[in-house]
Amino acid sequence: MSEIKLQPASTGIKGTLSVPGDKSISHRSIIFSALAEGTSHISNFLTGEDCLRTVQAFREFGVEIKQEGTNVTVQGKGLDALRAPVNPIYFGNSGTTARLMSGVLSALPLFSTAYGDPSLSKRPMDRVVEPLSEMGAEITGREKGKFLPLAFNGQKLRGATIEMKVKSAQVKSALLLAGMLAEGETVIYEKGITRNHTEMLMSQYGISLDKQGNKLTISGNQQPQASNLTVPGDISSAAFFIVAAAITPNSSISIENVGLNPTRDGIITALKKMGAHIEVDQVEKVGHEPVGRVYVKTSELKGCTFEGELIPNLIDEIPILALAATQAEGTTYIKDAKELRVKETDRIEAVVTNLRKLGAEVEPTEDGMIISGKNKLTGGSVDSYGDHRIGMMGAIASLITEGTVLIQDKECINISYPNFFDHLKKVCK
Ligand SMILES: O=C(O)C1=C[C@@H](OP(=O)(O)O)[C@@H](O)[C@H](O)C1
Ligand SMILES: C=C(OP(=O)(O)O)C(=O)O
Repeated sequence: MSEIKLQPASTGIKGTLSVPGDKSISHRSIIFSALAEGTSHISNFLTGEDCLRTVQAFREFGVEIKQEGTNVTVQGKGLDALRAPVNPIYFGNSGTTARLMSGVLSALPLFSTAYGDPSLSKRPMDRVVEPLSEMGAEITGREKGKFLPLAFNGQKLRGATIEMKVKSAQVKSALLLAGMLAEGETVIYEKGITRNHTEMLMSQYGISLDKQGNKLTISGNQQPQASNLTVPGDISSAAFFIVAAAITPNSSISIENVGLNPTRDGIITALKKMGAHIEVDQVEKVGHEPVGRVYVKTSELKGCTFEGELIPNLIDEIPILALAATQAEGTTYIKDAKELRVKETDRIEAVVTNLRKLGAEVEPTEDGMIISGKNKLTGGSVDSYGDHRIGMMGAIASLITEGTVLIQDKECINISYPNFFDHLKKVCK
């Protein structure tokens, strides 16, 4: 594990960036391409460690996947060509791989086992194991399938009607994938709106699906067909530089090719509500996803309350939003975000501990936090706790601190943003 010492920005941050491909869409592009019949080409694929876990998982099932930088070619041979892996599959740190693959692995007539790193091994898997069991899935695992490692006695599942208990795109996607492979019809009632990339990609890969309000209906025995895809830039990665420009004096940056799916753009809504100068233009559709340019400059921010339906729309951006709130005039309340407690770390505790170390005034609550602004941050040591988004929050904080910031375990940032430090250097010139 290595650390990095970052100096405060001597001038504002400036320039143009193109952030790496979207993590959620990259995972899904591999899943659909690997299950498909025919050759799929994916460009602007995220080469972060998490997405490479999904690639590796399908290689273990005998799928030929060629990766050259951000271009990936998947030789899909259809569902019947997949063979049982000999070794346990390693999901690493990736919740998305673990949850989505659980839907696939329980529904294919193959036996497989999977495990994760220490962080993923603590994250709840019963949220997928229980509803999949209602479809006939045979999954066993530690503490009755609550945690990894899991074993999948894969078989033909039967369609079922499932009422989701958590607002989670990962759970919804696991059920949609299982439903696509099952016998009969599956009906899923979502608890709230969550990212819809699985639904978008199902349409792209020739899978039919009906959505009426919060009710999703999918018929079984569907075989995806190969497709070519360009992955939009990840708004969750862009968020770090959007906030950086908003809170650092004398700054302005443009971020090109940012995915702007309305189920993902809550960070822009939230920052605009705080008074940030953000402009979005050049919006076009790339496949089924809207993509555009985001321009942002130094802004006077004011404290706000964020809660309810907005939360799933910016769930991964809450650490960086909390940093923005330390620079806002007045108090910011983040509510309804209990899910943060079961991410790569307990992100409520991790954000509060680290921002306090840097001199901010933050109080944890059961389902969020209360941030008092506006505070000059001092500098100090930030422990990423192996969580990429916590590490990046600390690195962006260093732009506005009085002293240096030491980030411990900086490698974890490779999970979602492998060239993060190059981009930071580029905009700091
Ligand atoms: O479906 C996805 O790709 C994701 C959904 C979210 O998790 P939940 O479904 O647990 O909310 C998010 O936090 C994660 O980074 C990616
Ligand atoms: C929570 C995250 O990812 P995952 O659930 O896939 O580990 C994230 O990227 O912030």
